[in-house]
Amino acid sequence: MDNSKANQQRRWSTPSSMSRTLWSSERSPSKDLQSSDDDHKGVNVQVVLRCRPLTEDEMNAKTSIVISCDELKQEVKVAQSTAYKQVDRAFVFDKVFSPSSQQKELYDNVVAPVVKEVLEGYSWTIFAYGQTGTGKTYTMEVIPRAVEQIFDILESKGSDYSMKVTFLELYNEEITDLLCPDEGSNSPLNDKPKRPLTLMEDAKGSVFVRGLTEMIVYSADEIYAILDKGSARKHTAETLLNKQSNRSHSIFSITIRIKEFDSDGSEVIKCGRFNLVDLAGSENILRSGAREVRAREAGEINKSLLTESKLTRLLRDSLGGKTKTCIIATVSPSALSLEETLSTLDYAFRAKSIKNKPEVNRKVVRSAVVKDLYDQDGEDATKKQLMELQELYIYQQQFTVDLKDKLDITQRELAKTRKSLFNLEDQYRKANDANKEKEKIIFNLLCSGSELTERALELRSDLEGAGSDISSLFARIEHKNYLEDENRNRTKNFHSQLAQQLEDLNKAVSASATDQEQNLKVIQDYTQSFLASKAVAIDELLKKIQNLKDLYGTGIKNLDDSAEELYKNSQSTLSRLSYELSTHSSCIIDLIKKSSSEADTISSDLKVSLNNLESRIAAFIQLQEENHVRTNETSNSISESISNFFKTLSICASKLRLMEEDSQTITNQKLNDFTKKFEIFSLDEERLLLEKMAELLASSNLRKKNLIQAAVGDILESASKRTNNLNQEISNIENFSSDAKEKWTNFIQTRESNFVANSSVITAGKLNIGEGLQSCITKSTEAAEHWKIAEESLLCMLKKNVDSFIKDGTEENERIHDRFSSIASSVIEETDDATKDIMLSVEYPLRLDHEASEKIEVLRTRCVEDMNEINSIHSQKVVEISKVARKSLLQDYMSRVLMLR
Ligand SMILES: Nc1ncnc2c1ncn2[C@@H]1O[C@H](COP(=O)(O)OP(=O)(O)OP(=O)(O)O)[C@@H](O)[C@H]1O
Repeated sequence: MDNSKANQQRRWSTPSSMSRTLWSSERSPSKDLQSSDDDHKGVNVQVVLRCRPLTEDEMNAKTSIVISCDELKQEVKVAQSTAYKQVDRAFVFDKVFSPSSQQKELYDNVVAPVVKEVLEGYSWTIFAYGQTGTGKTYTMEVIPRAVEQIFDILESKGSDYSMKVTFLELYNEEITDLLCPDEGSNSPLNDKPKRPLTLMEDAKGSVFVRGLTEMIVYSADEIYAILDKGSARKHTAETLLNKQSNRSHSIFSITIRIKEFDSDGSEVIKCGRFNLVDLAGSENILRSGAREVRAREAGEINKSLLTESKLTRLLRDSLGGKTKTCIIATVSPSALSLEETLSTLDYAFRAKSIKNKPEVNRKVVRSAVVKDLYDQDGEDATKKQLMELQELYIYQQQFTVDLKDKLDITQRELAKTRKSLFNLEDQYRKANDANKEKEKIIFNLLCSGSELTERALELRSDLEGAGSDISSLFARIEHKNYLEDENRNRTKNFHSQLAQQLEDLNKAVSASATDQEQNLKVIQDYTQSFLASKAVAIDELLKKIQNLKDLYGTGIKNLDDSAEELYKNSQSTLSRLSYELSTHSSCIIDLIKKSSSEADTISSDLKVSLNNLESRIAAFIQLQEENHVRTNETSNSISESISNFFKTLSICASKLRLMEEDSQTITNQKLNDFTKKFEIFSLDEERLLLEKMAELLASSNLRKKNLIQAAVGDILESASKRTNNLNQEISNIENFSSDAKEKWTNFIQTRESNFVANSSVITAGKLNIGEGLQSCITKSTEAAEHWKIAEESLLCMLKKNVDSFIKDGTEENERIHDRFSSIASSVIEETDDATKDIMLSVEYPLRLDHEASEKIEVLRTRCVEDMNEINSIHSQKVVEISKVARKSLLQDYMSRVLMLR
């Protein structure tokens, strides 16, 4: 496959022929159809099962394999045995492809035969069915090979053909033309598909997609480009199982019209169709309601395969219609997908029983009836126009139905709107009523207000009437009092005098009181404000002092606490430290003691081991010497044997040489004898034979002689060569023997000298080791003594250091503590002094205030007393004046009574 094909990584995979003509007008006229017996009886849908290998994820999840494929028996077995589930089922299909199967196998066994039949005029649909991620797309990726094969066959036959393709998508029950041209664009393929298309049925019940774009294509590359672009326009969405998964179905159709000539010269037009259906994952189909896939009756399967109504209608011709169908069911071998796998297998197994009645779309065009394809095309065009009109009519009908639907919806919505309007009006009415109620209440309130006003007015007029009554009463009283006016006038003066006096007195008293009061008030105000501000200031001052005191107290307390804590800490640290030091020093002492005893032990051990070692070395040297002597003896005996061997060898070689010389002499002798005998024999023969044959015999004899001489020469030559070689070998052996002998003698001499040298070295080494051991022992004894001295001095020093450290630490700590304490106490003292000063400075104004208050109080008391005195004088005077007045009035009254009498 070339690159362009290899790059067909798309999901369009499931091909399906969808052109309008497929579903309606492209049926071959029955009279021209040629169909086999099988076709009449119906052929079953071919069902192929493909099991993919485990994916990386499944392998990582260590999932178990529950599917086994037997390609020979065409059988798939599902087996699982767990605590919860026991599954053991087998399914037989038309073909089974195991996980190891290759794309080529699938293509050769399944797709290639389909392509051939398509080119014979059959309609074929291939679709892959299976759960998401089971390999539908992967399997359908063999389709580009099919496209290539179609073109290859057509080109190789030199066929006269035309080809067109359609590509649609079904998503959420909406059909979209994936090849529709964009408005305003010349290119049929662009980024945005047109509005959804309608699925329609013609008068014969054939289904077609109205207005689906048919594109004429001339090469495989064009088809790949269309597939690529169409695929790019499809809806894709993620699913939980596979992010690349596609929930839409798509149908790609290739229609091939081939013109051929029959044997009788008539033209035949074959029209094959190849529909590639790319279904969404079966779980999506199930989700959309396809549980019916598990329909009980096989006959129902074609109806219930894919309950999405439009998909069912689109595939009607492929599932029980005139199109041959191959379903490739794809499954995963993993136990994780067991349920879906069983569902797919069940469906696929049942789908086997669906029967199609395929028809070959092969039209025989007799030359008498129609001369050429163009005439046919013309007829087709008329038919097409008629169909278009029919379609238009149907479209109008559909449109009307759609409009009716819309109208219904609109009416329903209108009714809803009316209802809500009615509700709104109701609410409005209620709100109005409530408002009116409120208005009524307000009106009532207003009414009662005006009533109240009226009542008030009435009362007022009543009061006014009462006032006039009172005035008239006053007039009468005035009239009655008229007589007394005179007396009154007389007393009036007296009264006025008295009043004047009283008034003066009052004025004087009130002036004095006012003054007093004013003074008092001023003093009081001043005092109060002074006291208040003083109190505030004092309060503030006290607060500040308190704060200061608190602050100082807290600070000092903190300081004290810190000092205490520090002291405690340092004390505890010091005690811990001294404890640790004493522990450490005792540990160290123990350690040193231990080490010292260990060193002693080691040194004594060392001494013992050195002694042992010495004795062992001596034994070893003894053994070595013995071995050496033994080896020497053995070597001597070996060398003797070897020299004997070489001597024997040399004797043998000389014997061999003698033998060889003897043999050569004998051979030469024998050969000479033989030559002589033969010559004598030949001469005798020659003589014996007739002279007639003399020449012939002479030449023959000569030839024989020559031959024999040559043979003898050869034998002699080879014998001498062999002898030379043998001599050479013998001399080699002799050389080698003498060489070896020499080397061996050298070796023996070297070894002996080495042995002597080694023995002296060993003896010297032994002496050295002995000395070394002795010095070692001496040194270790010295070291032990040194160690003891060092240990004692170290311990002494350590103890001294620790003691002085502890002493220093304790003194330092106490010093710090004393310093802290003295600082803290001085701070406390200073703070107390400062507080006392502040308190004194506060108390002084307080005392002053207190004194001032006391004085003010005295003043106030005095004022009050003055006031009381003035008041009593005033009252006294009033009483006196009253007495005088009463007395004069009495006198006056008496005099008037007397006068009246
Ligand atoms: N027969 C196979 N041999 C090797 N790998 C395979 C086979 N079948 C499928 N795969 C791999 O398994 C993965 C899923 O396959 P694929 O995308 O074709 O599944 P799918 O059924 O088309 O999924 P979806 O419905 O979600 O599109 C891919 O990585 C594919 O390469």
